[in-house]
Amino acid sequence: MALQTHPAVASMREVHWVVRMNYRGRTVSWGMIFAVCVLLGQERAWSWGHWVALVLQFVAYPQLSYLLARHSAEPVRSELRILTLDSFCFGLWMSWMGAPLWLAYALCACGAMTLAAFRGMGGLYQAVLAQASGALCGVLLWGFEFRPDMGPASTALSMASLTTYLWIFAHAVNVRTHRLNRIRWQLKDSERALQQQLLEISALQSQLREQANRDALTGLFNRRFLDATMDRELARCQRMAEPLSLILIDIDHFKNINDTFGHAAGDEVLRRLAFLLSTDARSSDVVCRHGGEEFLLMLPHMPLAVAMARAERYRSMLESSVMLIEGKRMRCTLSAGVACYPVHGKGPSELMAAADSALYRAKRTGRNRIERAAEDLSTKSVPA
Ligand SMILES: Nc1nc2c(ncn2[C@@H]2O[C@H](COP(=O)(O)OP(=O)(O)OP(=O)(O)O)[C@@H](O)[C@H]2O)c(=O)[nH]1
Repeated sequence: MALQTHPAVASMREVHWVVRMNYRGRTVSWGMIFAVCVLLGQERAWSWGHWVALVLQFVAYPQLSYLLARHSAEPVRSELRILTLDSFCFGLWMSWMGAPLWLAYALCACGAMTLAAFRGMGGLYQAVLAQASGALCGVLLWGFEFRPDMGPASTALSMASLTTYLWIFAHAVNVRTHRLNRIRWQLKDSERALQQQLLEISALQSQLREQANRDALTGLFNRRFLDATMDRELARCQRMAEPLSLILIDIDHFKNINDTFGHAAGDEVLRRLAFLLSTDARSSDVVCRHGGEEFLLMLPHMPLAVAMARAERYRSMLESSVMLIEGKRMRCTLSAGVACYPVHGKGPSELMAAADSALYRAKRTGRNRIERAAEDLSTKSVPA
């Protein structure tokens, strides 16, 4: 069964903790000081006017000040002002009673300590000043009187009320410290969780970036990545007066492979060729799946002759290898067109078109061949 909080306790919890703590301190320890004053009043035979003032100060005032602070727009500021007023009233009472030793000590200590706790040394000076002002007003109103003697019962009760007030204060500070520590640990835990999530997000982002540039079937770069890098690589080779070769590869009669062995077997052929093309690639080479059964290698700083030799190596390796896919032996061949900057064009589209027409020629002239692009006579600045 869930524990129900009493409405009075729940509404008290909504009050600012400074107001709540001082209310408790005032109600309990001021109640005890009230009892001390009653003893003292009996010892000193006070008039009824003094008894009324006593009830107003130590019974009514704590309740009124609590209501005032609680309903104020700025409860803490209002509470601190009330604390200053407390000290002033203590000064008045001390002056009027002739500063009975233990009672005066208890009042001064409580007033000064509370303000110092919230405002530091400034609060201490403020409390002392308020108490001195109260005492001075008392002297001006009723004249100077000094009667430090107190009976044993009122002395003991003064000590008890001071001790009780200190205990209430210490308890509130302790509860506060525990709560703050708990919040600090919760914040640390949240921060750790947040850091972890940020790490996961950045890992996911880089994974997404990588996936966006990769072909899902073969793991090679995709056309999107090639388009994004070709301009940059060509510009670099232009600056360095270096060649850049393109090898456009197409598997021969791939449709037959699909039709004979099935689409899954066709996929496996694409994966194996992708593996073959990337095994001896340099770090600067971009090996990509250009679409369907077409692959493109962009080879910066590679002259045409070397690119031709490399394409020929791939062709002969594929021709001579027998693939065992799903228990079936399979052979296939490739055709390729090779173009090179600057011999066959200056821009990406010219080079691509040159490689494509070379590939077309290789297909047309029997397949399982490597063809170099037709030379572009307008571009003859860097020898390939
Ligand atoms: N298994 C598989 N097949 C694909 C994929 N992408 C394209 N294809 C197939 O590749 C075949 C390409 O056929 P074509 O363009 O006629 O060319 P080809 O049969 O290789 O003939 P040539 O290129 O003229 O030698 C088509 O049947 C497509 O369905 C793929 O990701 N996986």
